[in-house]
Amino acid sequence: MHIVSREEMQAIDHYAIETIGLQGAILMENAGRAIFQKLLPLLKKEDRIGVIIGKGNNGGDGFVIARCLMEKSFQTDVWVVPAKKELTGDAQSHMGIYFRAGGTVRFIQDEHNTFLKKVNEYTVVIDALLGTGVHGEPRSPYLGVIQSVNQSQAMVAAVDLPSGVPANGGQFTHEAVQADHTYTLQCPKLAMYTKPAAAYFGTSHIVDIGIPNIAFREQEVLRRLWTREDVLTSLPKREAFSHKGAHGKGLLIAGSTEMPGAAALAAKGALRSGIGLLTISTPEEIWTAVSTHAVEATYVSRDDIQFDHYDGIALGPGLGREKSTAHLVKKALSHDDIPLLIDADGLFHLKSYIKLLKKRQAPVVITPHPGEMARLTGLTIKEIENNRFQTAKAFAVNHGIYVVLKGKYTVISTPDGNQFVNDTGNAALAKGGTGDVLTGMIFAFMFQHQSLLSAICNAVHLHGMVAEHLTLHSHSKLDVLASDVTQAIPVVLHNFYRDTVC
Ligand SMILES: NC(=O)C1=CN([C@@H]2O[C@H](COP(=O)(O)OP(=O)(O)OC[C@H]3O[C@@H](n4cnc5c(N)ncnc54)[C@H](OP(=O)(O)O)[C@@H]3O)[C@@H](O)[C@H]2O)[C@H](O)CC1
Ligand SMILES: [K+]
Repeated sequence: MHIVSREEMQAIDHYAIETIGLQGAILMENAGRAIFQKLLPLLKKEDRIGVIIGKGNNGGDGFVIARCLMEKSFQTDVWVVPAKKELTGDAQSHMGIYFRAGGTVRFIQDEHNTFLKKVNEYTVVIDALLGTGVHGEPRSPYLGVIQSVNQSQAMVAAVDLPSGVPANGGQFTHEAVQADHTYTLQCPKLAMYTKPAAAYFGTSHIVDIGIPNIAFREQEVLRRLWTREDVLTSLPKREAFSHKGAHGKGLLIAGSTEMPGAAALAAKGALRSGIGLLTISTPEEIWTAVSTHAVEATYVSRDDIQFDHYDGIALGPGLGREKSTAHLVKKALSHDDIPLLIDADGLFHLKSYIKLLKKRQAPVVITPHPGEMARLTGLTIKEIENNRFQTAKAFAVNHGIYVVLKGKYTVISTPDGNQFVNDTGNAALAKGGTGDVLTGMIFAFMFQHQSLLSAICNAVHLHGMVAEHLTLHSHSKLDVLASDVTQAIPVVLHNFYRDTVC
């Protein structure tokens, strides 16, 4: 499923209407009807419903929903913000259809006090004020209407976007509709996966309004959600006659005397995700501690590493930021025909050797959180968070690497500019050590998947699913430990393989 910017959505609409000939009024009819069908199970006959309509096409969708509600005899008031003559185009057409079908409306500017009283009495409010066409802070009278919707006790169902939320996300501080449900038309907009916009959506529902796929292909939208179906169709199949050497001989350079756990967690993540052979390089003082948790691995001292012996290298978790560990990053980068995964303190050192990235033949994957990304790019964390998609993509393309920008919605960017968003996981993962587990999972998958991209995306997806599994069955979001995540990988993998079509 594609994820689009406001401009891409407008271009896709335009293509559907002008090139394919699927008229705007038809798309609007499809949108309103599809939203109504999805909303219906949430409605009760005794509900008092207010549909609130703005002057653009978002309002036009509202007229279609109002007609569907009227046909099913729901108690509905339709409140219109602009004067009648301000409505144009498809919205005007659907207002006409609504009137001729027997519908009536009230204008907020004529009955402002009644609106304020009524909005507090509604049990359901349909927010069809502003959609993708909004720019900047909602102006009067929209701002006041939004404030009264937010103060009401009603369940708020937003059409396409909660009104006032910019479709492209980014920083904003103005008031916007706080929806309980948002019915997003055709495909998610960037706002759904960025802060602070994402918090306004409530439960998101994607509503198919019938725009043909070719419209997306023609616009070359390079951003999409990585779904459960993607995982099920790309999980690796283990050949009956395979042997341990066929599933990756990996070197994990991680851990320090201060952070032995990071090496153990990354190792456990890799071992539980199917790596064939794992060698861990940690300071010798902590071999015993780490090997208690990763008995299946072998160990090599930092001075004796033979980089060429391995199919891939992961480095960084708990490595430490001393000069003595920096040369390991340089060495790993210099062995340019070995795939490399860099995380945590490895990313700290990477900044000094960034030019080596372009010289490599084998792929590099980095897994920064926004703080690490900020350091690598020289931007602030705020700038990264306000432009997650753009900054991650630019870095991936400029350096020819895969960037896994972690967060509530982790964004995976490829060297050729494609982006994939992960929507699994929850706040149980906001804890030290869970990133180390993810590094281990990606590392193991790198050796076993058909493509590096599906390896990365599947690991991120399953890591999130493990957190969801834990909080659904046996844990709260507070008490999940990174080691719980390693222990629950098997049950989640088991469930996925049960459903797999590979
Ligand atoms: N995705 C699809 O394929 C379809 C989407 N549909 C719906 O159409 C809207 C987008 O419609 P559009 O008319 O482009 O935009 P809006 O309805 O969101 O609003 C535009 C009007 O809002 C005014 N505006 C803009 N910013 C503000 C503001 N800050 N305060 C107040 N008013 C604002 C703007 O007026 P300007 O004079 O400022 O330009 C417009 O009048 C999409 O979201 C879907 O709901 C189709 O129905 C079906 C196809
Ligand atoms: K809206």
